[in-house]
Amino acid sequence: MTQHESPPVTLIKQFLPPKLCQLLWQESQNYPLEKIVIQVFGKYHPIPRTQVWFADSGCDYKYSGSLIRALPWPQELAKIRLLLTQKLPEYATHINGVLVNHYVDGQDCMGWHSDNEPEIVKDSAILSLTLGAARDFVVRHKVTKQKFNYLLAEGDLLIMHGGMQQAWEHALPKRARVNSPRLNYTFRHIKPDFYQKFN
Ligand SMILES: O=C(O)CCC(=O)C(=O)O
Ligand SMILES: [Fe+2]
Repeated sequence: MTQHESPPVTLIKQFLPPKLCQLLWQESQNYPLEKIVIQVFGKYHPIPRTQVWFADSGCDYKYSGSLIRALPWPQELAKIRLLLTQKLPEYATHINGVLVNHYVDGQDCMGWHSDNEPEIVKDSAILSLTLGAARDFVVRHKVTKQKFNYLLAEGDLLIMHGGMQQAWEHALPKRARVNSPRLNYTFRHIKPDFYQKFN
């Protein structure tokens, strides 16, 4: 058991310049954000945040059992995707969808999970971009349970490298002192038409 293995992530502080953060934030005011209700052991739970999925056509996504159809990329967001492919071609060339999570304040959160849905291309990187309030992002090894904390602030880009989701989980814990909203974008490479085959 390796005790001192660190997670396969790269944090680029202030990757997105303030002007672009501002434009993207403005555009986000028009996102059709939804509070999805998930069913666990027969009980219904609204997720403690809202979200929306933008992607190329045919790139639908399944979240806790509900199929989420791809909405077209908004203009500013499409530019950010292009910027990612130019600055980080090794990781961003195949991005075809982005999950946006909106956390109203420190009471909104995301529990422990791995981004290991079957429609995600195996060993692809996931790029995570933050706007608004700074929040702790915690990564935990599945076996050793060792934890690592990353403070994600406005404009920061976190690269979760291929293979990370197999060995590690991550979460966005509640933070009582945070009283302003945060947006997080996880840019993903998913298999086109993955769900078309079943319906
Ligand atoms: O909000 C974050 O920083 C994490 C989001 C996340 O883990 C996800 O969308 O799968
Ligand atoms: Fe995640």
